[in-house]
Amino acid sequence: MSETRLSGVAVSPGRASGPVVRVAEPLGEPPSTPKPEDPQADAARIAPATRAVAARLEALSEKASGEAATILLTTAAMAADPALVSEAERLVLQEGKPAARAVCESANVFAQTLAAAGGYLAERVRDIEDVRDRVVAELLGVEPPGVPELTSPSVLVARDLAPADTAGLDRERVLALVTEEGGPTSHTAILARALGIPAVVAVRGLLTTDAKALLVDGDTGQVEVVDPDAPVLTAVVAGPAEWNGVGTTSDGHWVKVLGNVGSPADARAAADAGAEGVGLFRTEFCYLDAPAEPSVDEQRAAYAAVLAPFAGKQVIVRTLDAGADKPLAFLSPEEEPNPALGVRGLRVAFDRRDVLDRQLEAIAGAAGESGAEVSVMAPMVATAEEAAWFAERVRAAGIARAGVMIEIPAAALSAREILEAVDFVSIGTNDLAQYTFAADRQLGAVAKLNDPWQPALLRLIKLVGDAARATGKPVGVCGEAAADPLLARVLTGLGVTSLSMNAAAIRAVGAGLAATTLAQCEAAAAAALAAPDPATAREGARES
Ligand SMILES: C=C(OP(=O)(O)O)C(=O)O
Ligand SMILES: [Mg+2]
Repeated sequence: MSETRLSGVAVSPGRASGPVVRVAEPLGEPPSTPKPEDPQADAARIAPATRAVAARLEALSEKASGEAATILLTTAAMAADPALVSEAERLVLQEGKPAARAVCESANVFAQTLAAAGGYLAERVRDIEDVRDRVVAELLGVEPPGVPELTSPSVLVARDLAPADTAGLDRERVLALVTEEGGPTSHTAILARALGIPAVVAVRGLLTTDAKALLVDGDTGQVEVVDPDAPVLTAVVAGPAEWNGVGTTSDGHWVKVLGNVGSPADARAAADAGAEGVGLFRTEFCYLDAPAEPSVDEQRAAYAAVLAPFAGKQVIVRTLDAGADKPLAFLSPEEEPNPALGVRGLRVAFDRRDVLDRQLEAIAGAAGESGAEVSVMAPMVATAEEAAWFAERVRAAGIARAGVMIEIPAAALSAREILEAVDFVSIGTNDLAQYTFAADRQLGAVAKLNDPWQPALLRLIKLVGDAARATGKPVGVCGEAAADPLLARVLTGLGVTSLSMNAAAIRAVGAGLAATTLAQCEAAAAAALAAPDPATAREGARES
């Protein structure tokens, strides 16, 4: 360990420390050459490897409890499945494949059969893939990839995590999360915030350390090596700010303070924090792990469970934003060289209108069931023509209000025409920053460009605020920018009429608005717009 202090970008607040558990890198496909010199001996390694994996999973299940224990036991049984072993042995003996490759191919055939069976069986595909990776790792003598089963509270260290991995983290056992890659608006960061796990991303040099224990500060971005024998420190969440639950400046200018949600737990947390409604329901978060398209009834039930705490209140449901870092198995596009610039969000629906229509039917059903006042919006809209196409499909589904997200610079530049085609817009500052600065939101090396205080980003937001004023239609912000109380004032000054954020930020933003006047918000906006860089923009807004 060369450094005892590292720093990165703080993305989820709280300070915690404890022993490090590393998330191993993906293995990649084992090569099919060279042929084993002694196929009998190579084939004979397979059964013991599967037994070793099964035994380890069983041991873990004894330490776990409830659903986690059952899942581990089921996975252990899959690892020991004789059919998996005998097919892999056959591939070694008859086709001359190396053992690791043979196990990989044998498991893939099982996974395909399960996927084709659909329903409950298709949901086991992930488990087979997990078993495959564990047995392949055992044969190669390396750590299995992915988040290991944690038996005690730990600090997770990774290059990066997929959103599906982060969503599955056990908040009781993950003290903090630190990654070498990732940016402040990556979906991993967003999910860590929703789970209340302190997190720091873009920590250069993290993976080359050999620290046994780390202290992670999710407020400052500092990561420090500590004594492995020191007692574990569990994050202490700051006490909530005082806010009366009504989004308004001190002189009575209304700005709705709303929650960003992706699950029933998020929705309850947002409602408990006093959210006046939901400004962004990320429906794709319900299906990050789904092997097949959920039926209309399944979707209706899932959405109704999220809408339940908001009966009588405004909820904006976003249609599936699949693609880029949130691939959905049932909507995977062809391999793309630049997925963030590819068939993502609404673009998927142009080819799969049936999937969009089924989702809209489910949303309309869930709205009726829950009593929430539901609007629907589309992600990744580039032109007014696309916005009009979407609005027509929403209205055909019997949903009264249709909107779109402004997260592509072209859409911000066409805000006026887009607003004429829909009832409202919501600015996704995470993607708007990524596309304005040509800076991947998942990449640590360009994290600074994705700072929502960048004046160029604020200037684009102003265009949208001006268009909203001119057309008299609402404009929200539902990217992470809305969660910063000082930036919330700037956004209000730029003409934004609602702010939507993770539950933990709601009270502080509401309280911040209540402590300022609209004129002060406008002065803060003017100072930030005129600034040459993010630091000066912050400073200017603070002093206004
Ligand atoms: C809110 C946004 O959408 P997501 O983070 O889900 O891409 C955004 O891009 O700002
Ligand atoms: Mg987005």
